Amino acid sequence: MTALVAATPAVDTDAIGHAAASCLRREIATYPKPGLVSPVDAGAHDDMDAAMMNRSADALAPYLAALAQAGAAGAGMDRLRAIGIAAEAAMMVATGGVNTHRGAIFGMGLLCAATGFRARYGIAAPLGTIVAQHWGAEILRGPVALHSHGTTVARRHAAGGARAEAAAGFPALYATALPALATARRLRPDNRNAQAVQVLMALIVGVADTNLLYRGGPAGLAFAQDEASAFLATGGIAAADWRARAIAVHHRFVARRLSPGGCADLLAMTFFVAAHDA
Ligand SMILES: CC(C)(COP(=O)(O)OP(=O)(O)OC[C@H]1O[C@@H](n2cnc3c(N)ncnc32)[C@H](O[C@H]2O[C@H](COP(=O)(O)OP(=O)(O)OP(=O)(O)O)[C@@H](O)[C@H]2O)[C@@H]1O)[C@@H](O)C(=O)NCCC(=O)NCCS
Ligand SMILES: Nc1ncnc2[nH]cnc12
Repeated sequence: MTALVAATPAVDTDAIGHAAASCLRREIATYPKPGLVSPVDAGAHDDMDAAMMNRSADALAPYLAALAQAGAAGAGMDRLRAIGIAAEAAMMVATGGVNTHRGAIFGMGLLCAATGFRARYGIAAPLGTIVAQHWGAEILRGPVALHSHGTTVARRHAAGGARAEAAAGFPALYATALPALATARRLRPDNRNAQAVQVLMALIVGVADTNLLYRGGPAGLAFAQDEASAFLATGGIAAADWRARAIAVHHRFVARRLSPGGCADLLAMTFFVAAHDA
């Protein structure tokens, strides 16, 4: 038994938490992002800005590390949920009561737990597969908030939201975002900001973001998806004027108060998975 434990690789869970928080910061720094908060402006939001979001990301690093630690200890969903709820409370303290990263705590938190689990048990599987196989059933069986925006939208529009995405092993990351990142890296190898914009547009096309549905209903979601689709169909970041066109899309989202917060979370998770699944 002693020999078994000694042979187990130590997992640097602080490094995992730090890397995940850096991915959140990198998402915040990306510009232009349709309707979303960036260092340039607050997009379609009147209660948050980039400084607040960065404070939130920094406050989450120790909780993301704790989730990696729990994953390395083989914890079940109840333990992960307790840490996630403590992380939500820390976010609220850091932001003065604004929901900046609830979806990211959930999705990135599960990816951190899977990273800890994979390192500890030496499993060669993508992080999304580990989340689905290890916690997927419990995620779907778990408690559902009675009055969250997500619950309201799920009732009205049959959208699965963050839970369904995680339980299925993050198809938005593996089938949409990572292929888009590979294309973007070919198109603009020296411009990581442009690559992120291309990935975000692909996510908006492919994801039923409950934030878009909550604020804009099915028409708002369709508008957002048409705009992102048109951006990609007319060259995406390969076009010489891609930045001006992405800024125009951003302003049209702001005019309609639309903000794809779920896709922003998934963009940060794309950075994390691209670095850790390689
Ligand atoms: C499981 C929960 C996360 C449940 O939350 P909820 O019932 O609210 O469910 P969803 O709507 O499905 O998702 C919550 C957030 O997830 C992001 N999201 C949206 N769509 C998707 C999607 N298709 N796939 C993945 N992720 C998605 C999104 O988060 C981002 O937006 C939030 C900010 O939006 P904002 O526009 O400001 O909206 P509000 O402040 O709400 O209101 P207004 O401003 O419009 O007035 C921000 O959080 C971003 O991150 C969705 O909002 C969960 O709450 C839960 O169970 N928590 C417990 C912890 C836990 O279990 N953790 C597990 C271990 S880590
Ligand atoms: N940059 C951003 N703006 C608004 N909501 C978000 N949720 C996650 N990242 C976000």
